[in-house]
Amino acid sequence: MEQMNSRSNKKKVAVVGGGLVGALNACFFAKRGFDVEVFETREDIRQAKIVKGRSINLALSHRGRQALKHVGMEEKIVSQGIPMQARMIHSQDGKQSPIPYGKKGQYILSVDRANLNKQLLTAAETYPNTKLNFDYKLQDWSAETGQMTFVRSDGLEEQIKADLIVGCDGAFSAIRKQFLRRSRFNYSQTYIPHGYMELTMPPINGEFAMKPNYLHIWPRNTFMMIALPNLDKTFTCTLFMPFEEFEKITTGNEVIEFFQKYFSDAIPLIGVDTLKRDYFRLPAQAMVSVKCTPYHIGDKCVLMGDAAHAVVPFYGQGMNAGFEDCIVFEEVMEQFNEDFSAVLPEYTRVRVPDDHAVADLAMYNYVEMRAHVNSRWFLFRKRVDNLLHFLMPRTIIPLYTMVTFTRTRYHECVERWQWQNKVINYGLLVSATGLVLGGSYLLIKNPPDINKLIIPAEKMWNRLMALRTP
Ligand SMILES: Cc1cc2nc3c(=O)[nH]c(=O)nc-3n(C[C@H](O)[C@H](O)[C@H](O)COP(=O)(O)OP(=O)(O)OC[C@H]3O[C@@H](n4cnc5c(N)ncnc54)[C@H](O)[C@@H]3O)c2cc1C
Ligand SMILES: Cc1cnn(-c2ccc(OCc3ccccc3)c(C(=O)O)c2)c1-c1ccc(Cl)c(F)c1
Repeated sequence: MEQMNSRSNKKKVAVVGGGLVGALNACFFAKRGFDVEVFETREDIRQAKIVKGRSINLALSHRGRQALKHVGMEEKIVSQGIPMQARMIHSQDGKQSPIPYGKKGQYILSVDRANLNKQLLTAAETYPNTKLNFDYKLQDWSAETGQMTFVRSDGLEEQIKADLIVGCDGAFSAIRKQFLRRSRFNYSQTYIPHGYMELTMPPINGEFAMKPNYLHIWPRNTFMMIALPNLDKTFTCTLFMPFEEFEKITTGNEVIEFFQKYFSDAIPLIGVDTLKRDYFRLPAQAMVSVKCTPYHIGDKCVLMGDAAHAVVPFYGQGMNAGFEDCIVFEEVMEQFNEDFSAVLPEYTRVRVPDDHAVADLAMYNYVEMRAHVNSRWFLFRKRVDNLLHFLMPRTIIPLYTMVTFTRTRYHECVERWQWQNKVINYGLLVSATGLVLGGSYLLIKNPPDINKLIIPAEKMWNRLMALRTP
C-alpha cells in the first residue's frame, strides 16, 4: 500500500531509526512543521523491558546539550543526569587522584541511554505532526522515487514514500547500503582489536560504592576501565580489552586473578560474586569506526548520527556528535530556506570535515591511551594541560576542553591543538636552549674549583660503596 503525503502542504520527512539521533531529529523536523514519520525496527522500548547489548549510560556534554536545548529537552535530561566534575584516576596501587575538568561549570553528565531514548521518543510524539512506527525494518529504498520498503515482524512488506529520507539507523545502516551502490561514494570502516564489556558496581549499604560525581578511569595501557554513575546508585563499569585477552579468561577465578592484577581496588567494590557472574553475562562487544562521504543523495536522502559516522567510544563524543549533526542540519535549513536541493549538499560540505575529525580524534585517543597511558602518564598529561591553561588561558586550551565543553568545530579543535603543540614545543626548545646557554655562560664566567667537586664526588662514592650489601 503506498502512502502519499496528503496530510499537509508541508513536505513529508521519514526518519529511519528511532534511536537517540533519530528520535531527536524527529523533534527538530516536527518543530519546523514538517510531516514527520519515524520508522524503528525494534518494538517501542517504552514498553520493552531491557535493551540488551547496548552501553547502559553515556557521557553527555556541551554539544549534545545544545541540541537538546534547541528542542526544549536540555533541562529535563540534565535533571535526570549525574554531573561528573572531574576524572578520578585509579592507580594500580589503589590510589585515587581527582583532576578537575576545568572551571566550576565545566562538567559532563552521566545519562541513562534507555531513559534518554524514551524521553526523546515521547517528546517527538507530543508534536501533532509526528507519527512513530515501531516494528518497521527498512529493507530497501529508491533514491529516484523516495520510496522505502519496510518489512514487519509478521513478514508483511509495506511501501512508503517521503519527500526526504533521514537515515538515522546506526552504524550498520540499511539506508547507507544504497549509497554504497553509487559511484563516488567514499566509505571506510575499521573494527579495532579491543572489545568492551559492561559490569555493574552495586551500591554499598545503599550508597554509591565510589564518589559519584566523577568519571572514574583506570588507565592500564592495553587495558582500560571506566565507571559512570547511575541514578540507582550503581556504577556502570566498562572494561576495554583486546578480544584475545577476553578469550583467555574462561573461569570465575581467572576473572578475579585478572582484576587482582590490573584493577584490584575494583574487586571489593563490584564484589567477587557479582564480578564472576556479570563477566559471563554477555560476550564482549565489538567497536567499529565508520567514515563516509557524501552524507546525501540528491535532494532525497541524508545520513546522520552513527549511520554517517560511527566512532570508537574513547572520547565520549559519538552521541554528542550525532546530536550536533541535528543542530548543523537545522542551521543549514535556516540558511537555505528548507530548499533540500541546496541544504543537503551544503550539509555534506560543512559537516563531513567535522565528523571525520571527531572519528580521528576518538581513534587517536584509543591508540594513545592503549600505547602510553597508565595512571601516572594520565595524571602528568592532565596536570600539564591544566597548568598551561591556567598560565595562558587564551593561548592554551586543552584539546579535551575544546571538544567537550565548546562547540568549536571538531576540525578546528584539531587544527588549534596542533598549533598549540607547536607553541609548546617551541617554548620548550627556547627554554632548554636558554638553560644550556645560561649555564655554560656561568660555568665559563665562574669556573668551579674542581678539587672541591672531586672530594664530594669521592665522599659520595664511598657512601654508595658503604650502602652495598655484602
Ligand atoms: C560502549 C559505548 C560507549 C559509548 N559512550 C558514549 C558516550 O559516553 N558519549 C557519547 O556521546 N556517545 C557514546 N557512545 C556512542 C553512542 O552510543 C552513539 O553515537 C549513539 O548511540 C548514536 O546514535 P544513533 O541514533 O545514530 O544510532 P543508534 O543509537 O545505533 O540508533 C539506531 C537506531 O536505528 C534502528 N535501526 C537500525 N537498523 C534499522 C532498520 N533497518 N530499519 C529501522 N530502524 C533501524 C536501531 O534499532 C536503533 O534504534 C558510546 C558507544 C558505545 C558502543
Ligand atoms: C566516556 C568518556 C567521556 N570522556 N572520556 C574521556 C576520554 C579521554 C580523556 O582523556 C584522554 C587522554 C588522557 C590522557 C592522555 C591522553 C589522552 C578524558 C579525560 O581527559 O578525562 C575523558 C571518556 C572516556 C571514554 C573511554 C575511556 Cl577508556 C576513557 F578513559 C574515557
